[in-house]
Amino acid sequence: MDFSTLKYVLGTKNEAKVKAVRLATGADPLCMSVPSGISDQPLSEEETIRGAVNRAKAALTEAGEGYIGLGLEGGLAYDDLFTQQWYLVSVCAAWDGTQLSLGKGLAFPMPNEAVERIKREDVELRTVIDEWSGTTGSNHRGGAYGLITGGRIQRAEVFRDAVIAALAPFVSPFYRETT
Ligand SMILES: O=P(O)(O)OP(=O)(O)OP(=O)(O)OC[C@H]1O[C@@H](n2cnc3c(O)ncnc32)[C@H](O)[C@@H]1O
Repeated sequence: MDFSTLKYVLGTKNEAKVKAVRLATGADPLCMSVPSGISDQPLSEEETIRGAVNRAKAALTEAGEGYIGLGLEGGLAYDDLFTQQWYLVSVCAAWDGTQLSLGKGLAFPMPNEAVERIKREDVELRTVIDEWSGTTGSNHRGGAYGLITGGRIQRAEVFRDAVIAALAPFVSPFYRETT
């Protein structure tokens, strides 16, 4: 897939997300802070996707034509059906003004007790991860993925895969209609 023919505008300045777009496309995106239009801590996959889509659309509106708007959003989702477990999901939305596409990065189990605390005390996941790692700004670096896996999986890498997936319909010939 050739990502180099397109220009990207990313709806955040978060360092892990900027790195993800660089890793996915080889390009430096134009970065702007835009509202996600959802709560600071999304608590369902639907809300997480909505935040990603809102960011992608707002970023494209800010940048104007000629770009693909990218919205990256992290959120928590509960699996009621199989595992009774909370998962961290990392979603990318891509929007060119006509076509909307989604890529969903690795869903990773989060300790249920941490999420219960997030809900009880109205704090965000980054607060808990910063506390556990004894640092600040974990959401700009390896994130929860990095802390729990001892650095084997990084937040930027998870979002990189989500970005590649979301952009595939824009750059891969396999999606072109042949009729
Ligand atoms: O600057 P922006 O783009 O807003 O990025 P963010 O990391 O603050 O915000 P998200 O909307 O992507 O994520 C929602 C919340 O979940 C937190 N979060 C999501 N994934 C995380 C991770 O891997 N590690 C730590 N915190 C995470 C994040 O910091 C927010 O508090």
